[in-house]
Amino acid sequence: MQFVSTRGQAPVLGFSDAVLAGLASDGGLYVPQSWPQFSTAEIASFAGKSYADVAYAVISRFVGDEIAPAKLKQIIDDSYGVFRHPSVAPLVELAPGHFVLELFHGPTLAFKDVAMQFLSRVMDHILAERGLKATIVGATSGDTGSAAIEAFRGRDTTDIFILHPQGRTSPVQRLQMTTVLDANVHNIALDGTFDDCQNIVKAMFNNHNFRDRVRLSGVNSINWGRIVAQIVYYFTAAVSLGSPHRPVSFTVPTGNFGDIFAGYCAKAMGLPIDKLIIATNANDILRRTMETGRYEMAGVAPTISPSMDIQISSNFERLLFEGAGRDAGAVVRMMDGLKQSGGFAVPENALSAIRRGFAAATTDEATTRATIANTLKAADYLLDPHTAVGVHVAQQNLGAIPMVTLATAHPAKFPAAVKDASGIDPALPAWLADLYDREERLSVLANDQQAVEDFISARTRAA
Ligand SMILES: Cc1ncc(COP(=O)(O)O)c(C=O)c1O
Ligand SMILES: N[C@@H](CCOP(=O)(O)O)C(=O)O
Repeated sequence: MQFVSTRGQAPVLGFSDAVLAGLASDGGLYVPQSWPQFSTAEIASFAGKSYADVAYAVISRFVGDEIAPAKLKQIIDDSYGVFRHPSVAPLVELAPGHFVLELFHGPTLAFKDVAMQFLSRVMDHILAERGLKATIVGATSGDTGSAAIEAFRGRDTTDIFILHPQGRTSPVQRLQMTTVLDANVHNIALDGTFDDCQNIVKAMFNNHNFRDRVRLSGVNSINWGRIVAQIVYYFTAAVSLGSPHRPVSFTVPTGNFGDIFAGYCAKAMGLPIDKLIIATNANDILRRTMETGRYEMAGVAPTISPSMDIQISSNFERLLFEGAGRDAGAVVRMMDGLKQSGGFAVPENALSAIRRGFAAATTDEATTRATIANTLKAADYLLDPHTAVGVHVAQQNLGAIPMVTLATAHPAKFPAAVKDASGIDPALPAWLADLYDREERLSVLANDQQAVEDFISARTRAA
């Protein structure tokens, strides 16, 4: 399997090189050259299989022969062996025909663990085989960072540098990152927003001198290695609800568009997904784009679902590439518009393709709180604020086809917002019970690419 850049100017790479590259050298994102297909019989055969076995079936299609089957199987088994639920990603029925897919049974209580546990092991394997070390960077609004730090801590092949927006994560999210004291872990609290963190990460990738010198690699969902692992749970969820013999719809609380793009990939591979619904908080750039056909930046508003406080939704570029018939030139023009004037018009062919496959709606803050309270009352189920954004949107779209809302985080990651909405103070699980008492380590840096590059250069072992 080969991977091409959405901007058309970067080398075509195999799986291992695409994973190590993170962002393509032309600033684009890697996508598979073509979508592997599953037949109806193959999808039906997933019924009753373990999560790890379905993960192997899906992921191996993208890896090809680059990793020996037994090794890949071991990486996948080890990745999902750390999850606290035997199903890894169980479904819970909230109301007739409406399910939540619990993706928070990993070590840091958010869906990011599902991909990050795999990505850290696969990168470690590729680097060890090549006798290399890499510098891992990531931007986080809270969850990617904690999952990445947990997955990469103590690894000999990598040093990891995570940028978070100072004061804009929940305290639990911050502590999950800053209390990890392994020598290869470096937390940077940036004086800015998540978008500022993400812009610096992308700018470092586009500084080829620096990128090559420190052997830069990324853990955000710009890395194809993240998306590939997130495709799996669309298959396991849909199959347990009767696919491929009946379609299923998904509502996804969305920020950087990685999670819902994985749903698009599952559909492109043959899974009968009816609707993919984008659920946004007040930072509703994606819903506005769907309505108006213009992607237009506005300021970032802090919300009680802070992990989705995002304006530059990186993976939307992958969808634009697909929607525009894989016209890399059109993607370059759109991204130039974004850089130069903070917005662009989505070409008509891309817009109608996107509107055919996706719907979008926004949940405001008061409704998010009300959804947490009402779901507790009606279903005796405590939602985190991100999942609540999704559940409300899903409730407006229920019908004959089963609806799955992705439950992207555990309520205990956002205790203040959850208590305010429900009166319940969700307890952290035993392994995090002393989180507030642990020692913290972080460095506060200005919103300045040079300052971040200097900080990394002085500490990485990969240079
Ligand atoms: C808890 C939670 N829900 C939803 C999202 C949005 O996911 P994505 O960025 O893949 O759209 C994030 C962050 O990305 C998150 O941390
Ligand atoms: N919500 C995310 C933002 C980064 O998203 P990613 O999926 O691209 O890593 C976070 O929690 O950091």
